[in-house]
Amino acid sequence: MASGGRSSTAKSSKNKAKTTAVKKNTSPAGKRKRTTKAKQQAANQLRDEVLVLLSFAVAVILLLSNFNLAGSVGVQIKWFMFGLFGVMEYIFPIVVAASLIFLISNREYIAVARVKTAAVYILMVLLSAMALRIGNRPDIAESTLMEIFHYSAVHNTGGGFFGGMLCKLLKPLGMFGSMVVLLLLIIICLIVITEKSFISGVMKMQKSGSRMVHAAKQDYDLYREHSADRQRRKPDEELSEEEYLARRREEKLKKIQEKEEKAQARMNKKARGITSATTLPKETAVEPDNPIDIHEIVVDTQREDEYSGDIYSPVQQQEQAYDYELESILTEEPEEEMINPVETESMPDETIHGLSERLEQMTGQYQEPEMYPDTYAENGSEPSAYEAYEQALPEETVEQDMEQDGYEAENAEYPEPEVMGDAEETAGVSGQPHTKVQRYQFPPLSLLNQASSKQGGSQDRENKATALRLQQTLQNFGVKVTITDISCGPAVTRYELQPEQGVKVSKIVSLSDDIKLNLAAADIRIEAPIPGKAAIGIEVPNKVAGSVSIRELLESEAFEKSASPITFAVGKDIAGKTIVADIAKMPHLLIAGATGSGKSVCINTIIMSIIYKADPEDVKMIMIDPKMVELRVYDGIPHLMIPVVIDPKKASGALNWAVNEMTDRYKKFAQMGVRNLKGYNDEIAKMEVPEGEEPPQKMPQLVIIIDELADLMMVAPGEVEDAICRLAQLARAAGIHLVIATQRPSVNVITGLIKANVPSRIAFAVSSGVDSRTIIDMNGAEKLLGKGDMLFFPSGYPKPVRVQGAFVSDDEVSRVVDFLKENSQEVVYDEAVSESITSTQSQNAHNTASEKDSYFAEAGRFIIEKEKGSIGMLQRYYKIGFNRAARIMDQLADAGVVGPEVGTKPRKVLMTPEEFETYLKQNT
Ligand SMILES: Nc1ncnc2c1ncn2[C@@H]1O[C@H](COP(=O)(O)OP(=O)(O)OP(=O)(O)O)[C@@H](O)[C@H]1O
Repeated sequence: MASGGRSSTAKSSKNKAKTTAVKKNTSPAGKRKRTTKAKQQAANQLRDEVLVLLSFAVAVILLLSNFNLAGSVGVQIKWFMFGLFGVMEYIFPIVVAASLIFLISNREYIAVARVKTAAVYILMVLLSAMALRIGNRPDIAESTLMEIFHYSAVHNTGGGFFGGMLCKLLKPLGMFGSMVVLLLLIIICLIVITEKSFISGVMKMQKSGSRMVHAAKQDYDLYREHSADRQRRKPDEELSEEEYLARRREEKLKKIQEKEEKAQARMNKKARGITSATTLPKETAVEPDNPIDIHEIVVDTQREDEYSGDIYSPVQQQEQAYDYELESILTEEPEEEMINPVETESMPDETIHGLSERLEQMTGQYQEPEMYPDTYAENGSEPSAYEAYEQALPEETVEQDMEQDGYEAENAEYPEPEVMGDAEETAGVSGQPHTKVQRYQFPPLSLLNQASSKQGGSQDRENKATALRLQQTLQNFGVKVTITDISCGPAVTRYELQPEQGVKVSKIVSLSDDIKLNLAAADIRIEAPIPGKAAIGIEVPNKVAGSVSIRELLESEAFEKSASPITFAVGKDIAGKTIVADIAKMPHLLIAGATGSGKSVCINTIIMSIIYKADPEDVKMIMIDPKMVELRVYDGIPHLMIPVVIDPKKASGALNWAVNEMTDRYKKFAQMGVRNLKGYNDEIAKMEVPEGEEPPQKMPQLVIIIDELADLMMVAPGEVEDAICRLAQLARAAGIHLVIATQRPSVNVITGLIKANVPSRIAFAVSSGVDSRTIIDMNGAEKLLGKGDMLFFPSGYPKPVRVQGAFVSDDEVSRVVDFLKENSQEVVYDEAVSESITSTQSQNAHNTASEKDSYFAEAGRFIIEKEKGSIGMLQRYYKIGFNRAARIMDQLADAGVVGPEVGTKPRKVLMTPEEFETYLKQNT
């Protein structure tokens, strides 16, 4: 018993082990299914093999029986089968074997295969009926079915039992009627079997028939021609029939070859025998005595290279700048004096064209300075026009110009041309540094690092492998997609998928974690659908994250061609396309992201873009850097309006100054009757100034850059918010633009007001979807990779674009700043601006010290007049923030003007106007 018990326990434990093993193996439902499927497949294969062998055996026995080679059984089989099928029994064994093989090999489409097999058997019966109908033996009308069967079995002919049955059915239609019906049925069966249209077949036959007739006709024509020719030819020229045929064959072969060549050329998309240039230019024509002209190629500095203007060169830019200056000098000269008609005649066409365009500008309107980068981008006619000026100028001027020219030494300072007259003038525009007018020298691009080399073919291979894996992964989840495109960006690669009809986009989005797992990717971002495309984009980080150098962006055509002096080289998008943006159009930009995500680098790229694009006369910057370390390096560059502001308390002063400057500018616009900065500058340029009077200065565009808004908001939230909102709402037309960066995208830093007024955003990597929503009102930034990976969302874009921001190192910045400091005179900042900022600051300090707001007296009078101490009322009336209004109210309470807080109700007013006036007199 005991042993029995033990053995049963052992058994049960064994069973348990087995079950666990089985469980282990089959625990996932997918695995179990797969094993069952595999087993079933193996069984099916065996069954198929047996069936094939059996059908062959049957077919062979039937075949042997038909020829009396299968013994007495065979004789019986033959008798029976002929009785059933009549004359068609001869092919019946083959049909049996073939149909079985056909069914097995088309198992996946078994329904179709069955229909086709049935059609073959019906065809057999129809053919046997046809045979009976044609032979009519035994007579269909008079014989019974059994007699027909018997007759076919004995004589191995006729329609057999089935054929007889059909014929008997069709008997009422008579012989011809039955034949027609049988024929039609045979055709239908053939259509079902072959899946070929009968009508189109007939049409084709008709076509080929007509082609044959046509060919025969051609042959006949040729033959007639030939015989006529033969009659005309002399007897010795006459060809024998064989020779004639051989020649014909040759001709035909030639024709075929020609046809093939044509087809090949079409396939290779080559045009043959076409040339647009049919004449040789004179200078390149080969002289007969010197047929091969080989000579050394020498650099021709005089000749204008049609592409030379495409290359960005600061030197060239200087030339352009100088060209521009020259132009302004020339405007003083009458037009006729400038161009020597004889010389004009000898000029090439495009030079004249370029010149006439320039003249139009010179005489017509002032060429707007901010457009001149654009002008140098339109390089085609520029150099020629420059030459033309030189030719057109009086000789001394040209000589003088050549001396002054910056060609000789890149860094050579330009002596002030005498003709300018106002060389000693100082920039008197409000807020502009009092610097001596000196031509701005654009820093050369060689100060920046070269772009690192790109990955080659291995990246391509890797991308293709990832695309396949992606497709396979989605297929495993029942989502069939086609990969339509792969865009390889610097840090991320986007795979574009087109789902099959009926696949929901949300299903692919819900599989994002599975895709991440299968691709072993750090993070993926799904863009479903890609704006403007019928595809879904899956963005996968590259194995090796590449970076984008600022230099390659500044060298790019997009940057060069951009007309705005405040163009910002953003970076490269997912397809590697250069993205540049015009800050003027943004018109204010908010940059937010977690610490270390690349905000400061982005701000540096903005500053560098401006340095490389704009003359300080056209663009000024105010930099506010409460972090104290990021932007200080720029101190001393000529674009700065005031030294970099590092004191957060001073920052609100700077912002207030900007608000005042904006108001001032609007007043000036109103006086001049223009609507914006461009209109004002245009008017100034056109203005005729009486001699001795100073011409009004044009207004520069102003970019205010704040690196870390959170620090400012901590010190003076109300003032900063007020100033930012006022600037953001109105400053666009005044040419003042804000670039604000923050690493705390919380609602108390990026307040609703700021968000509503700053329409363009850049989101760098953030830690949560909530932060992403605070910045760009949608998720996505939490999936970014950091290090310059951004979602660029300027106003006007329907969706943010993923861009790899340009990288600029501290060394590069230092080199450029050093260059600017060396090549520009020491910048003396406008006292007025600094003073205004300091006074605001001291006023703030004073207010804090004496704890009295500047609105204290006014607010007191107002509240006494309204007999209601409400903070909201103060906010509304003085257009100030809540904090400031609350502070004023507290001060009024301290002074005894209003009573203490009573819940949410307004405070009680405790003073009369006279009492308040006395209080003010005593306390000031
Ligand atoms: N576009 C870029 N390409 C490559 N690397 C970058 C890029 N931008 C930033 N980085 C890398 O990320 C680091 C941090 O960048 P950055 O200092 O701009 O971050 P941040 O967001 O300003 O951080 P914090 O708010 O702490 O100052 C840089 O030192 C650099 O190595």
